[in-house]
Amino acid sequence: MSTTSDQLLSIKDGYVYYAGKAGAKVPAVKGASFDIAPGEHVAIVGESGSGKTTLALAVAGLLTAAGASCEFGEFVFDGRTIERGKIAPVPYRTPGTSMVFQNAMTSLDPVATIGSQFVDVLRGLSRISRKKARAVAAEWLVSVGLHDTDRILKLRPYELSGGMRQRVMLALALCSEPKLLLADEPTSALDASVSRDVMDLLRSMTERTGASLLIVTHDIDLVRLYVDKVVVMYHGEVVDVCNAGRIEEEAQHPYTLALTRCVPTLDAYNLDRLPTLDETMTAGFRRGEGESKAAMSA
Ligand SMILES: Nc1ncnc2c1ncn2[C@@H]1O[C@H](COP(=O)(O)OP(=O)(O)OP(=O)(O)O)[C@@H](O)[C@H]1O
Repeated sequence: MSTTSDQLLSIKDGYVYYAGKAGAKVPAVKGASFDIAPGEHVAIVGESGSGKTTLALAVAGLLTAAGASCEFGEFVFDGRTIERGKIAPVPYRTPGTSMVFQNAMTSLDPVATIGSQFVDVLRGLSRISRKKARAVAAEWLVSVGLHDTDRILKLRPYELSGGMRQRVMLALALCSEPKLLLADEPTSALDASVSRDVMDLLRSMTERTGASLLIVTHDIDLVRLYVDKVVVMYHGEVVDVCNAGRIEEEAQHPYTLALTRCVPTLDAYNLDRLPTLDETMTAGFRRGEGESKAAMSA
């Protein structure tokens, strides 16, 4: 059995609140618990508004919303207990983590060249010359598949394609050599083939650097291909933690089962219309498959 000390990240009973009216604390994440082992690839999936991004931001220490706060029964990262309480105006990034976001265009500095963005990050990490920082940046660009590095370092984000921007953002996130890379919907703004390229790259780069990966996504199909473990969120709660290759077998919550059944398959070619979430959840219960699992969620 694994223990907290085997894990890179171990969180237990995590709550994240946003500020509501008249000082009320509105919970967006309620009692979340999960672990990430060193080198493990984990996805947080769930419907829109279920708290995926909020949980990832709390893990990374990047929750900046005014009045947001969080409490964790336990938050251990890389052997250290991380104190998380009221979020300070300037967020305190969890040391050893980096995050890439959905939209590289709004995450990168729009007016600074790619080169100067790398120089800022690399010189913030260690005392190196600008020239050396640009050389290191060029190496990172090559490692994410961008080769015309002299030219790219002189460009601004709007001069790159969407796929190139995602690669630059990934290189910027990895150049601090994080132990945990978080990625919030990194492919949702990209077309299908570029999405696969970016996911291949995320997987190969984290395998190469030994970093663990925590990816937030809606795409359950993508999850099966690229991650080891799936954390399923529903209405702010972590309702299942499953091995990615055995979601149907290990799922305890009807939402998780419903989610897997909503993926269209070739067998479904003769259906008048594709199954929807509510329909698949009800069908599962009608057939008796979900009864014991339904009791759990009641
Ligand atoms: N800055 C904020 N202030 C107040 N409430 C917020 C804020 N950000 C998110 N929320 C609320 O917290 C809940 C969880 O939102 P969150 O963005 O974490 O969900 P999500 O699962 O990542 O959704 P999506 O897949 O649509 O990005 C939602 O009810 C959302 O409206």
